[in-house]
Amino acid sequence: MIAHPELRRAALRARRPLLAATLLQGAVTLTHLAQAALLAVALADLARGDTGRLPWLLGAVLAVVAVRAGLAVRQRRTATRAGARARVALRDELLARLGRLGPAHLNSSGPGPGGAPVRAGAVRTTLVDGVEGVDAYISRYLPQLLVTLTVPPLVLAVLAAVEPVALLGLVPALLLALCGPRAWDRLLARRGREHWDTYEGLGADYLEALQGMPALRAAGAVGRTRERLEERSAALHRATVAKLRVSLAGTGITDLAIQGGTAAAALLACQSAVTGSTAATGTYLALLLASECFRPVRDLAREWHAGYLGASAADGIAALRTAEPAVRDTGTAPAHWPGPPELRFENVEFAYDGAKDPVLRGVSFTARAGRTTAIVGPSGAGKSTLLALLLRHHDPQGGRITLDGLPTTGYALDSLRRSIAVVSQETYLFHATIAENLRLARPDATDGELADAARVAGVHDEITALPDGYATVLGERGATLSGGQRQRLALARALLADAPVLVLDEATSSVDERREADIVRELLNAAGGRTVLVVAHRLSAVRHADRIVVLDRGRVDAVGEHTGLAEAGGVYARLVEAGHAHRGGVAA
Ligand SMILES: Nc1ncnc2c1ncn2[C@@H]1O[C@H](COP(=O)(O)OP(=O)(O)OP(=O)(O)O)[C@@H](O)[C@H]1O
Repeated sequence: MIAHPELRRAALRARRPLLAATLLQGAVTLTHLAQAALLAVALADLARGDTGRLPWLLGAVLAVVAVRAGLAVRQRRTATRAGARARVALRDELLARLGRLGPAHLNSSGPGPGGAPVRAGAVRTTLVDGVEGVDAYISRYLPQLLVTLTVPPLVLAVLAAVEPVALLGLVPALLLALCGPRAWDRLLARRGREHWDTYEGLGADYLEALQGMPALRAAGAVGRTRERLEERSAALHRATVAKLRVSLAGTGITDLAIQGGTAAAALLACQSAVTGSTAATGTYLALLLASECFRPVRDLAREWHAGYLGASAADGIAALRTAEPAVRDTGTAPAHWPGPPELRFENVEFAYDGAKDPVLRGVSFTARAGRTTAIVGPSGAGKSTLLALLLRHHDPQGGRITLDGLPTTGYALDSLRRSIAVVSQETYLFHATIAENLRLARPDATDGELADAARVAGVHDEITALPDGYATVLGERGATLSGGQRQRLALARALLADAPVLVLDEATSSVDERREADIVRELLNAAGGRTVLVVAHRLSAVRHADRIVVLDRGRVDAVGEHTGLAEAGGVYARLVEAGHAHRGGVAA
């Protein structure tokens, strides 16, 4: 009997249907008692050779059976509704929390000191399987638990009136059946957690292996990964067996107590019948009720296995539900400006959690309103980190970032993020039509607006050349498109969002270089009226920017225009050189 606070909390969300399901479950149990009483009277009549009431009694038994069947159907429906309500509410809450946590949550440290990094596959397992387990706990285990705590005392009270001697066998057995397994609760909870952790880990491993299959193939590591996954599966099997062993020990005690208690009560009832101290009806009633007294306990043991997964997942669910976002959403200003905002980084200092050295050191520059500012620098210079700070996936430890003069922390987080459209190297397209993927940014966009955005992003002609055009259903993650087409679709989506700030983080890196220059030119024309930040490795993508910020090892090395920076030598000139060398001397 594990009643985790997280499970109680989830159950309270469905308290009405849960109460109804419990009452119905109680009614089903009462029909068993009524049936036992009717049969006891019928058997006593038969023993006396009196068959006058027999047809009525048997008819009543059949009626009770029919009523029970009806009640059981309603009970299952109501319990399913209770479970579904709790499940939907919990999933909504967890998804909303994940939305607030943002991408920074994945790979952040898990709960507890030195917690392992949070993995996408583990979060998926918690959200899907863990919440399903909570549903089973609430819809099946909890109503049965409440019935088990109330019905057996009722039966004992009835027996105390008709056959008190039977209590001598029943009470100790009932106490043992209910309390004996409690000695294992702690161990059971620990084994459940171990099992859940292994299960989550395996889910995360499989997801990673599936997503990384091309890389595993290219590295010839598919066989090794399969062996590692088999080893993980074996570990899960061992954890399942360890969990079952403890669970079965508890069930064994319960079974033993049930068998022993029923037999003892039957013997005691028979003995008092032989000595003539009880009437036949009382004896039959004691015999039949002794078994009914344990029915809820037996049913509870069965439902426990359904609810155990939810009990095991409760810690993981609680950790996800209470995880704190890396930034606080205390700002209230809406991110709406009369024109495109000016963006300033002022002396920004930032180090990732647990890292020894800061990634950004005193970064200051201004991205002018309505203009294009490029950020370039060697790999690891901190370019993506700058963008993550702008979107408030993290907050800087020193300095500030302002939009139109107000620090980003002063804006309501949702509004801030909606005002910045981002296209990154890692585009994400969904298994849906091209039009649906584009309309994610603006659900009410007309077909004409979709086509305009796609034209600017240089992908319209390719879309219309497809047999189904904009109604073409894309593979998962846009797998049926080339890398360049995916990026250009993502660009079109960002343009549709019509946000006053546009951020392109290596957004055209998969597009061939000549096309990239055309797209960037078109894009900058179309983005007129927006403040644009472009991060790119290939300098051809940024040379037309109004201003270029050169970042090197977390510091601003220089700010200027392409020609001036290239002539001044330094980091930018070296990047230009590297670009030449890469393309065999073709001019940037
Ligand atoms: N989530 C993270 N946790 C810890 N360190 C990180 C994290 N992300 C990036 N870093 C570190 O911060 C530094 C800057 O990384 P960043 O991705 O900002 O560089 P970048 O200039 O965008 O590089 P690239 O051009 O290769 O994309 C690197 O040393 C990187 O290892």
